Amino acid sequence: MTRRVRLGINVDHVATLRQSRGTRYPDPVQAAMLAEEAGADGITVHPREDRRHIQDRDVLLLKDMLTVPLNLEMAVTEDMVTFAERVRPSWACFVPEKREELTTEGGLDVLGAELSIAQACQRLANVGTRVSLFIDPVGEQISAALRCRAAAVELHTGHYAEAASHEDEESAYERIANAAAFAHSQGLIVNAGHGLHYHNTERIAALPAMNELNIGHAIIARAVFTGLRDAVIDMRRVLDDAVLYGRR
Ligand SMILES: CC(=O)[C@@H](O)[C@H](O)COP(=O)(O)O
Ligand SMILES: NCC(=O)COP(=O)(O)O
Repeated sequence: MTRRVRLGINVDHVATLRQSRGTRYPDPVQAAMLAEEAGADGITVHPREDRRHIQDRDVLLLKDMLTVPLNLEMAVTEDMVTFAERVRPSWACFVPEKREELTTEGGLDVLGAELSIAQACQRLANVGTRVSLFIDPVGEQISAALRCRAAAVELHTGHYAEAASHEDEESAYERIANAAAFAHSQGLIVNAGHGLHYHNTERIAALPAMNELNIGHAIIARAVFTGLRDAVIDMRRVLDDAVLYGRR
């Protein structure tokens, strides 16, 4: 049977448009339903501390309505851990968060906060939520994720996606490929995401260890022109072709 790389769709960017005018539309929950219908394997949302896009109401509705897993990206703060304990999503992905950043800039420093991250992983395990850690593709962070008993890591592809030169892109890619192989060899589920689009995803999806890619901005941006259904189907095709014919 052909390997299938799961496609998680991040709908934060629909909420960003809604919040820019304080309207009730466009609704990220409606977008998630449409994405699910078009073949999404999961839905990702990141309610930030400043609630600049996804609202608590969105998360609660998604938890109720989705039939695919909900992946709740969250800062490791008491407020967010308590909220996640209440929501009980299928997955929580711990991410670093800075109020002033435009979007997530780097991976979580698991090594530097091992005890609190391990405790948060345990609290969510107690309510049946599996935890993934959004980290840079670095061996020491993967080993720390293992010690925290995380079920998965999500490798940060932002530096690969934003590389300023071909050489930088190649070395960022090599780091992701090596980290994916190492994490997989240690028994971790390997996901990746951030900044992936229709022209840089193939090589990441082709990595043998890859379980799931979480992609948002590029799909929602494409949907402006094609509609969300076709945008999801087009990305699904990129992932399937990568597994069949993909160049690494
Ligand atoms: C953790 C990650 O890579 C993204 O999901 C990102 O955090 C999304 O947040 P924004 O939508 O605020 O950029
Ligand atoms: N964790 C990455 C994610 O959810 C989507 O990131 P992006 O595609 O919106 O950059």
